[in-house]
Amino acid sequence: MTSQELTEQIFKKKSFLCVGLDTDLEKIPTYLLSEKDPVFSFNKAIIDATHEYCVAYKPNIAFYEALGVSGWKSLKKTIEYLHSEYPDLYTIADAKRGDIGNTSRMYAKAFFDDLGFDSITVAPYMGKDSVEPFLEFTNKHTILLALTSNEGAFDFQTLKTGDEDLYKKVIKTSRTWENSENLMYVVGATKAEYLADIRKIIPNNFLLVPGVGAQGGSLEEVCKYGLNKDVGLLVNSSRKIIYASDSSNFAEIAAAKAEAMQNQMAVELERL
Ligand SMILES: O=C(O)c1cc(=O)[nH]c(=O)n1[C@@H]1O[C@H](COP(=O)(O)O)[C@@H](O)[C@H]1O
Repeated sequence: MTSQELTEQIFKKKSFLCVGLDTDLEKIPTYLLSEKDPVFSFNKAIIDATHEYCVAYKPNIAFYEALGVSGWKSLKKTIEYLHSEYPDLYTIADAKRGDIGNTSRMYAKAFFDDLGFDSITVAPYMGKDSVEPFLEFTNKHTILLALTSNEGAFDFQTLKTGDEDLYKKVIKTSRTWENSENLMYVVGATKAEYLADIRKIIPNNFLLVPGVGAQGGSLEEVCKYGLNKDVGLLVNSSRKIIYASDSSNFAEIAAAKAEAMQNQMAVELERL
């Protein structure tokens, strides 16, 4: 999906919500555990209930890899289900990959070609040749970690390199890479005020903003500093939506949480 198509979906649905599929067997309703594929059953129920309130889904790959072969199968079934039932929804493989170019190319093939995700999160630490293999793919996005939501972001990302913060250097340098028009960036909702400075460097790029809900970030603050004229934001929430209830009506409750966020987003969009 192109950025333009994603923007159209955002205006059509009045939502820039991304629902995170961080599916954990220890947190899903216990009655699902007797199903053949509990992870897929949970994801399917969440997707069917929430799809009208969001524009994107972001399975976090760690939750699937932790289950070995069966987890990978659940992931594949989930992405195939999204492609067949809801082809207008944008998909993000939250895999945080990046390696020497020869290896990154294989990661890119796995997530773009084999699984068919629209985008993947990538760590910038290994630099240009570790990211460019992802950028080569047409109509696919590489979402580079810029300023993450966790406390450890201050260990390295905000260190000065010369006279500017490392995360700013990452953003500026990445814009010089081949096919950099395929870049989006991760900025944590817990650091919303930094978005003002970030928007000065990248006024037009899409930003994936996780960290509202369970991590305490505020949607209002993210919108205040991060929205651009084309919206330019995908705000992710995982646990606060998908684990809002562990009873048999968990999907309905998840839908209500997603709808509440979508309503807030619609108000923000009116202001544009
Ligand atoms: O790349 C990410 O999505 C990500 C980056 C970041 O800085 N912080 C962050 O929380 N995430 C991911 O976003 C999701 C947040 O989940 P909740 O805190 O449950 O909403 C998890 O899958 C995290 O791995």
